[in-house]
Amino acid sequence: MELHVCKDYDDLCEHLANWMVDCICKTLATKERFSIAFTGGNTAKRLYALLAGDAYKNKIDWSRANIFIGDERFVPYSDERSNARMIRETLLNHVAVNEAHIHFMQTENMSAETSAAEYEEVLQHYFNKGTNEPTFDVVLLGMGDDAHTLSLFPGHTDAINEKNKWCTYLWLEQQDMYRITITAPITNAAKYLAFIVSGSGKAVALNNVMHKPYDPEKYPSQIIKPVHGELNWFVDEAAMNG
Ligand SMILES: O=C(O)[C@H](O)[C@@H](O)[C@H](O)[C@H](O)COP(=O)(O)O
Repeated sequence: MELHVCKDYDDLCEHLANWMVDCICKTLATKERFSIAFTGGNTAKRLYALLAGDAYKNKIDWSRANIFIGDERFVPYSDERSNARMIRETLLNHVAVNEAHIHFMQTENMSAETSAAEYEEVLQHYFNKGTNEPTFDVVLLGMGDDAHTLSLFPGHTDAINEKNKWCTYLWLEQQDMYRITITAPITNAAKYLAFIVSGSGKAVALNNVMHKPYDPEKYPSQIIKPVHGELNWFVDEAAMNG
């Protein structure tokens, strides 16, 4: 595990953008395409805008990307809470990604259960389940102030402890919505993983995840422990020191 403590949010986004460029370039040195699972939420927005900007947009060959998403709020695309909408509007609409290689979770005209089952099939089309082969080349992860990541929330033990399915769904009472999420097995089989955590509001959760005894039902982000890959934490001083 590598911890990158950055001065502030802007510095954090720049360090993470440079790390992404490096990981993707290393991947494309030996593979035709790279696969990346994006996080939702707010913290990643400025990172995505940076990647879409003049300084970075030509540093990554997005035409060679297979795009995935770590989790989704089960709301229509038109809903401002949609992670897919946020990722497209801040990044994908501004880079040369091939639409046929964007794989987001469906959130309309089907149940959450069907959406999770269909995304499981999408993932199994791209990655060889049951083998020891790595899955995503890059995974970006946010962390909530309750130590959740993806849509693995404290107390949602079935989703947190899922050992077989690569994608599942859950009812999130506090947000009155279903969530679709990839699970620990596929995430922990990835190659380059990075959390992005910013702000003093995350300081207690970050400290708990890093220093409390392993208890992923209480601190779900602790379940992210790559089997082969490397785990990076990109945090700013406010999140580190409160
Ligand atoms: O759909 C989501 O909300 C996310 O995927 C979630 O896991 C997010 O990364 C954390 O909740 C952090 O969110 P913020 O970056 O908004 O604090």
